[in-house]
Amino acid sequence: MPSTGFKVPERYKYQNGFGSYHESEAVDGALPVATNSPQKPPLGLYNEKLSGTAFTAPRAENQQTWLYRILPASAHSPFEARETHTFDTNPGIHGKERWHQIPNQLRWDPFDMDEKVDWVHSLRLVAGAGDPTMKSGLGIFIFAAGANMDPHSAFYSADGDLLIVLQHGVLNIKTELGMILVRPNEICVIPRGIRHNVTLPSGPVRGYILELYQGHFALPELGPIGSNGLANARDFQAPTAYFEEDTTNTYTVLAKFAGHLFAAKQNHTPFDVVAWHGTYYPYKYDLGRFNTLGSISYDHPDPSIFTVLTAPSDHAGTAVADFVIFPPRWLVAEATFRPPWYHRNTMSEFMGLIHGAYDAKTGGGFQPAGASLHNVMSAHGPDAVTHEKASNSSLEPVKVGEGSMAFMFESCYMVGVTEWGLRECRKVQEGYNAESWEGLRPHFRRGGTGGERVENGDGKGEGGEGGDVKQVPHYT
Ligand SMILES: O=C(O)Cc1cc(O)ccc1O
Ligand SMILES: [Fe+2]
Repeated sequence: MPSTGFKVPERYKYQNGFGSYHESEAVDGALPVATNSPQKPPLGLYNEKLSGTAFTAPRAENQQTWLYRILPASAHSPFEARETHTFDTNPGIHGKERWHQIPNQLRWDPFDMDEKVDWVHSLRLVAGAGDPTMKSGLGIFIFAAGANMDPHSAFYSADGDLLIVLQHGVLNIKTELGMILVRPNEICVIPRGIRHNVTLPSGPVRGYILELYQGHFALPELGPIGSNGLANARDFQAPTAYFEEDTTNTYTVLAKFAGHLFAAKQNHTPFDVVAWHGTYYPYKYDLGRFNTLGSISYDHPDPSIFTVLTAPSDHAGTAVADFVIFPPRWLVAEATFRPPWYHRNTMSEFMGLIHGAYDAKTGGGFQPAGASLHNVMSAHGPDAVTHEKASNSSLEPVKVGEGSMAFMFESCYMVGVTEWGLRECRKVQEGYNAESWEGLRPHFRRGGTGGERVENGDGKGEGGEGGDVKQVPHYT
C-alpha cells in the first residue's frame, strides 16, 4: 500500500439521508445557534456560505451550506492557467476539441489502468453533450489513477457535480465537509465547487464519472410504487465535519474551470472547516442497498425502474441524465422474451460495467471497465446469441446478474464522443456490429408453425401452433 502522506482517520462517520438538512461540528460549540453569520462566530472561526443553487431558487430546489472555518476559501493567490496543452476537457464552444456526433453503435474494450497519474490528471473526457460554460449538458469521463494527490493540494470542479462510479480500487476522498471512503460497488457525488483531495488506500483505481453541468441529482419519483423502494433516502451517506490545522505550509488549489486546469496558492489548508450545516454536501451510496423491483407477471419493463439518481431537465420525466443500474435480480416473467427488447430510444444510452457480466449480452464483448454508447435513435438490443437463448429457454424463475453490476447514463441529449474517446484511447471495438447482429436469422413463416403466441385461459391458442408457452390469463 503506498504511503498516503497524511493520516487516514480510523473511522469515517456519516450522516444518513438524501436531500436532508444536515449539520455537523468537529469541535463542540463550533456551530452558531439560531444565526448563520454572527458578528463573532464561535471559536474564532470565519463564516462562509457555499451556494449550490441561485439564492432565489425555489425552496424545494434550494441547496446551500454554511461553513465555519479557520480561514476563508477566498484567501489565495490569483489562479493561473496550468497544463494548457494537455488538460482540455471542454469540447464545447470554447474548447479545442469538438464532439464527434455519430449514430454508430459504439463499444469500448476495458480502459487501461494508469498508475502514474493522480486523480486530477486521470480524468479523460470520453463523451458528453453541451458545454459547462452555459451550464448545460453533461460530460462522461473515464478515470484511471495510481498516485495519491499531493497532500498539500485540493481540487474542485466549477463545471458540474461529479457522480463517481468506482469500478476498481478504493477512493479516500477528503472533502471540505469531511472524509468519504468509497469502496467497490459504491458511488459518490461531489457537488460543483467542493474542494477535495483523493488518495488511494488500496492502490490503483479506475471508474467512470458523469459530470452534470446543469442542476443537481435527485431521487426519482416513485409514483404508484409508493413511499419506499429503489434507492432509499436513508442509505445515502454524507460526511461529518473533519478539519486540519495548518497555516504554515503552502497549498495548491486546482480548479477545473470550463474544462481547463487552473492553480492558485495559499498558505493554509483548504480542509479547515470545523463545522457546517446545510443541504449542499457530498454523499456516497452503496449500490448493493438498491431495492430492485421488476415484473412479477409478464413483459420486460422499462429500465427506468432501476433509476438510482436522476437529474431532471425542465421537462417533467425527461432527464438530462439518469443513473440507472442493473443489479442481480430474479426474472420470473411468464411467456416473455426476458432480455431487453430491440429498441431505438429518443434518449442516448452510455453503459458501463463495474463487475461481472451484463445479462443482455452473451458475446463477452462488454467487459468490466469497458463501455458502450447507443446514441439517440441508434438501434440496438440483445446480441444474436442472447436472442437465441432467451427465445428458447424454459421460463423458470432465474436469478440473473449474480455478482455483477452494469449501469447506464441515460440522457435526453445527443451524446458526442471526443477525439480521445473515438480514436486516441484505441479501445473502440471494430467488430461490435458483426459480433452482435450477424447471427440474427429471420424466423418469419407466413401461416407457418412456431408462432409463440400466448394461449387463452381456455388453453386454446390464439394463433400459431406448437408454441410451448405457459398459459397466462392476461391475454383473454
Ligand atoms: O440497451 C440496454 O442494454 C439498456 C436497456 C436495458 C433494458 O432492460 C431496457 C432498455 C434498455 O435500453
Ligand atoms: Fe438500450
